[in-house]
Amino acid sequence: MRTTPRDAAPATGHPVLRAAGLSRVFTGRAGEVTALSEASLTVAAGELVVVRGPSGAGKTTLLNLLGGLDRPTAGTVHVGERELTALREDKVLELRRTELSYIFQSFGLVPVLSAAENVEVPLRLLRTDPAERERRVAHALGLVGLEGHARQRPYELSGGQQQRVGIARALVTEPSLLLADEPTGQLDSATAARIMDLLGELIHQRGLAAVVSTHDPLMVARADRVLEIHDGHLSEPAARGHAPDPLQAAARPVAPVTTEDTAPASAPAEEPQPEPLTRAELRRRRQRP
Ligand SMILES: Nc1ncnc2c1ncn2[C@@H]1O[C@H](COP(=O)(O)OP(=O)(O)OP(=O)(O)O)[C@@H](O)[C@H]1O
Repeated sequence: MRTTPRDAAPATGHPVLRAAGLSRVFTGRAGEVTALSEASLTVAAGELVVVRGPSGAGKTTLLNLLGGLDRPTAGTVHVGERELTALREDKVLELRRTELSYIFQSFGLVPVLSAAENVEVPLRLLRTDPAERERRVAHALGLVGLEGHARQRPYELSGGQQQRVGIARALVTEPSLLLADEPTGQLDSATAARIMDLLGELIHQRGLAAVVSTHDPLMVARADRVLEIHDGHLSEPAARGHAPDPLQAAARPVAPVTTEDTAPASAPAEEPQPEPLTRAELRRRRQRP
């Protein structure tokens, strides 16, 4: 029997996303499919939560519910103080435009629009005035290193550059919550690593609450918290007996412990114990050739 998923308290920041008892049952020709079963999670400002699990486990279903793209069969989602699951469709749309952004595996760019025009779309929907739009689009393209590519169409950009446009578009409205469904799923591993570094850095720098689904162990290493999903059941890997990921463990604040607790019996007592790495140091180390 599975235990009820633990809703771990976020390490820092105020809660931006709160989901409680989320379930989604689809009814199709083959009968009922429980895609998600009583999932609960809280994500704080500045916290990157990764959800990993095999194909068909329920990752997209969960993200769609958190982002208001689908309605749960049971349970609630709060974004800030507002209960997303209690809002009318037009209010959900308004919340999606202002408070939360989505990054898609397939980039989701409009092929006939330039990079800048793609990034501008959410601002047009918000009726932001043209001068402000121009300023914010330029800033967002700068954040992802695409200043020189503003006029290019998606087909003139590499996969990694297209996903950078997707990230710029997601950030241009300055949301508090970012949801990304396998954002590196269509990229080669080197490009995926660069995109994950960029995404992780921007999420932390800008204090966003983020939920990212992925199969990719490198994205997992950049997470503040990892949740696993299997057959629609969301849980914390630690409760399932997984060994901690060393990079991930190093990236998190570590409670002070005595040398006696940690030093192997054979280690000389005076041997210096390594300091826990800060995120900035981790980034620097990863960037070294
Ligand atoms: N609209 C739908 N109608 C019926 N069943 C659905 C529907 N959407 C999803 N499912 C089922 O719900 C389960 C979870 O699907 P979901 O797409 O959330 O998985 P996933 O973890 O995102 O998979 P992948 O990694 O392959 O994208 C699967 O069994 C899927 O077949």
